[in-house]
Amino acid sequence: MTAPLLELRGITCEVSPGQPLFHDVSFSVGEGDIILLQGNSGSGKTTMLKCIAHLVLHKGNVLYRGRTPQAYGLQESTNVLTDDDLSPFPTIGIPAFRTRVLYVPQRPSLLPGTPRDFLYSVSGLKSHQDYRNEKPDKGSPHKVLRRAKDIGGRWGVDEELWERDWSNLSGGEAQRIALAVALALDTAELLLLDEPTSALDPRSSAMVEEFLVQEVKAKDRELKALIWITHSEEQARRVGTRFLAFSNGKCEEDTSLA
Ligand SMILES: Nc1ncnc2c1ncn2[C@@H]1O[C@H](COP(=O)(O)OP(=O)(O)OP(=O)(O)O)[C@@H](O)[C@H]1O
Repeated sequence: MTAPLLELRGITCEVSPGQPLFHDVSFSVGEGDIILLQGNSGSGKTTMLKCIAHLVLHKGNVLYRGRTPQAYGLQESTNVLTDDDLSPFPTIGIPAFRTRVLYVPQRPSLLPGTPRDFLYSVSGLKSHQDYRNEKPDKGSPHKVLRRAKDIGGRWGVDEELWERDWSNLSGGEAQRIALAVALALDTAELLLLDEPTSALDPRSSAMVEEFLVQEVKAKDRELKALIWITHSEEQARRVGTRFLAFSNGKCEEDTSLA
């Protein structure tokens, strides 16, 4: 039997000692899943995405295609690191895992520089480059930028905005650009989306929703699944294939919406 795309086993996260925000959360993500994460403000949804991306300390295990993020990219037969693996941007371990399971924050405007700078630095990382060398059609940072501008353009993002500091973009512009970068990189099999349309008007939101759903369905893309936080019941019904509800420190599958 093949391993699921992602598996969470007994994830517990404490924001202060002895006070778990959520406790013993386990679920699997399969190819084609669009999992909607819902729950009251402060219930722990963002923290859960950060636990998955290994941006927050937690107990329990996250397995990506049957392997821990730390072991991602290592040969099955060896646990020995080479000098190259110890470079600042290794092609194994957590940095490489994060190119495959990619967290897209709700407020990218906190980033320094311009979206173009950001795209060039991210797509220039060794973890991204090496992945692309295996798949030469993925192209150079320049090609990734072209793809990102194309995606952004479909959502009404003017090309001029790629040269403007993040801090001078509106929330909705920054949100669409961050998402366009994540999709244009085309390295992630799973995107962790933190309220990706919260700053968008209904029309832009609908365009982004439709695009994301089609990307998951497309056979020629890396993207296989989404975990998506939303406060909109309507959006959840429109895009979701599965639903998880956060409440009282638990995270449980909600089949009433399916
Ligand atoms: N680093 C931290 N230190 C202390 N408390 C934290 C930390 N990070 C998050 N919290 C707290 O943990 C709780 C959950 O936060 P989280 O952002 O995960 O909630 P959420 O469900 O995504 O909320 P929202 O729907 O409002 O975005 C909140 O009470 C928050 O203040």
